[in-house]
Amino acid sequence: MSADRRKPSEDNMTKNINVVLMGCGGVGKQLIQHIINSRSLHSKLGLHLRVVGVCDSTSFLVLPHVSDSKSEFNDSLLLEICRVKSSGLSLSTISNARSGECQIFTKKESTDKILDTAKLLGRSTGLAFIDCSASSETIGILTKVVDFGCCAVLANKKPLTSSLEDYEKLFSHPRRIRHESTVGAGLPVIASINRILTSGDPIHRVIGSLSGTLGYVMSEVEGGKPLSEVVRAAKGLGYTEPDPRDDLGGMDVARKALILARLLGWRINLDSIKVESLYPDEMDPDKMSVEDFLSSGLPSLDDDIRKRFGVASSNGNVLRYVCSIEGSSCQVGIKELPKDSPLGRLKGSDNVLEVYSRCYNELPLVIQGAGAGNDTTAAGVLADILDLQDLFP
Ligand SMILES: NC(=O)C1=CN([C@@H]2O[C@H](COP(=O)(O)OP(=O)(O)OC[C@H]3O[C@@H](n4cnc5c(N)ncnc54)[C@H](OP(=O)(O)O)[C@@H]3O)[C@@H](O)[C@H]2O)C=CC1
Ligand SMILES: N[C@@H](CC=O)C(=O)O
Repeated sequence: MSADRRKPSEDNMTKNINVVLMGCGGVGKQLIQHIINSRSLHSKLGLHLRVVGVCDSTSFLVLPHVSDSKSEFNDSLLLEICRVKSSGLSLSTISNARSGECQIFTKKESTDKILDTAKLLGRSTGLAFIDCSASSETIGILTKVVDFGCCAVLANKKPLTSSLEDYEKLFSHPRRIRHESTVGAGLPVIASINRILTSGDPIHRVIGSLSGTLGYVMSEVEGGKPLSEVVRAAKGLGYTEPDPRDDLGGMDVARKALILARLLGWRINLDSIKVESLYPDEMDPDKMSVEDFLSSGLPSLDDDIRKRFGVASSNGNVLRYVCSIEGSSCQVGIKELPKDSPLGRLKGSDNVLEVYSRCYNELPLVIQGAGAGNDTTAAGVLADILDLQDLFP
């Protein structure tokens, strides 16, 4: 039996869920690990996750014959992909050594090849596109592949927070799209809100702390550590966006707020959200590289932030970065809160969300737990993929 022939396909009772993984960084690599580690569990459930393609920012690696249901990226190739990406190399470095097992396409050729794959499998065997990139470039692909009958699972918030037109295209087949990890990482935020809404219980207020990075930063700075040191640690722990200014500038939380607001039926765009930034305009990405921001920009903010925390503490309070959606207002920013409030008690990268509706009126539904990190985020993505199983033949 050749290396790319797997035993489960010989069992007619096993259902294949075909996937193309877009983005193979912290979350994408962890997803691959989770897929491999869950093989025997999935097999007991009569399921097999069959990876047919993987892409990074420069290349698309795909099976030579995607329609041959007996071929797939076997676990040894998947582990090699993880090794190559952990070394900071492009996926293209894999193709020479394993040319029989996969074909490589450059960035220029990728989009056409991805769409060909989607057309080939979307309506026949089914295919799910898993967006673990942090890029806006995937929007064009995702809006097309859903029309070819494909499913989409997103950890990437950008496709859900661009224009309303793109949003509506993505949700033109709502059963085919899952995005639990876009808000609260692996926490069941989207599923819980959907359940409340579809039962006819209107939600009138959502408030919470939805950034693992800012939660971690706030509680560590509160403990006396400098902001610059804490942000570097958060990046090392896999909490931040590739550019931590997405977190510190509030845009990452604003995207989560927009995803929730749109879920509640608000037809708004990102520019309708009031956003407070923790860094000044002169440190914007178009004026400073990530490296310079981390090495010289951030340390210059240490004193101001420490003083701001000192003032809150002298009032017996703490600072938290809060997202609130209520009435006609959607905003994200720093709030001074009592130490002993649900948000004030939050520690580390935990997120908390309070949802107020008719049924959860005086006392909200509260969802709390780890809100960032590759492990929990990738676990949320994997659960979303399994949730699509009924859409596969
Ligand atoms: N980490 C966390 O706690 C959470 C993360 N998320 C989201 O998960 C996503 C991934 O985060 P993370 O893994 O940390 O990010 P990384 O920067 O580690 O990885 C991003 C990956 O996407 C690839 N990529 C970039 N552009 C494209 C493109 N156009 N097409 C396909 N792939 C592309 C990159 O390629 P290359 O390797 O070539 O650069 C890289 O492999 C983000 O959108 C983030 O917001 C969501 C919830 C929690
Ligand atoms: N950078 C984000 C990751 C999850 O969305 C965060 O810190 O919450």
